[in-house]
Amino acid sequence: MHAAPSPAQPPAGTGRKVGDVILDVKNISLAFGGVKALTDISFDVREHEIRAIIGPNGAGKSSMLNCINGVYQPQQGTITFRGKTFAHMKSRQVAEMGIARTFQNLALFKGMSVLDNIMTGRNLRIRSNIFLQALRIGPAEKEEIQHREYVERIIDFLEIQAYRKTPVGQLPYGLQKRVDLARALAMEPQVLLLDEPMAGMNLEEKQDMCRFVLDVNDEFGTTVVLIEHDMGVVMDISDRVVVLDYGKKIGDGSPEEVRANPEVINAYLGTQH
Ligand SMILES: Nc1ncnc2c1ncn2[C@@H]1O[C@H](COP(=O)(O)OP(=O)(O)OP(=O)(O)O)[C@@H](O)[C@H]1O
Repeated sequence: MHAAPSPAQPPAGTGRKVGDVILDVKNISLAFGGVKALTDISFDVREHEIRAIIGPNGAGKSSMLNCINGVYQPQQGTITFRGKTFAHMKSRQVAEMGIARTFQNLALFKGMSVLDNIMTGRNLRIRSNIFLQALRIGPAEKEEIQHREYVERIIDFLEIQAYRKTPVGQLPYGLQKRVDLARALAMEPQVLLLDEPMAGMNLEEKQDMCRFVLDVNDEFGTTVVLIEHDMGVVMDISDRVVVLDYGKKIGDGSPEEVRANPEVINAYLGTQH
């Protein structure tokens, strides 16, 4: 039996200062049979930055996130996270190391309450014996209280207090996306991978989500890697942008640099975004 840990409190305003490279993607190639989803992709992510991955449909953006979080195993290349280099990352190992993920098509339990869905994000951090947990005695009780406190702070932070007990399936789509973000944040990640966090949202929901992503980055100091189709959003909130097209990297730089890149302009001409 392990002693109950003291979950860290969400930090109050770490301020925002981009640091050293935390995640380094080198020469990643991934193919599905004859389909080359990614060809020799390299880019890095610095601590505390907001890094966007953009590109037309089928460019390889989701495949890239799936390589980072261990869902896909690239045939070539390495990923270095906080100085440790991996050819193949396993999903659980990635999560334990501090990389959390939200999904394009939400991966929430629709019949469960908002609170319980967010608690599933704490599972990796629960240390006490499963029998003590079930009986809620001893260290397990103390630990559960601490985890619930952490989750409540995230609920306050993302302004979803009013829906704590509501089954997630009954919430509007924009709020479900916010719960998915809360579940990922409950893992206390150092890096948050967001797969189209604003997809399918109306303007107001997008503005809210932008504010929350910026606040998470600012207040928790979390590094953010996001795939996003809305160029306005990308240009507004990203520090740097990687551009993929047909599985190849065609641009990498500040929003202004990629916007002025002729290859990027060409890739987007005639496509709908
Ligand atoms: N599991 C898979 N099996 C076979 N092919 C796949 C698989 N996943 C992705 N692909 C292919 O890899 C390429 C890149 O797809 P990916 O979903 O990564 O692109 P994307 O940029 O995220 O696209 P979108 O913007 O439409 O989500 C596409 O040709 C896609 O059909």
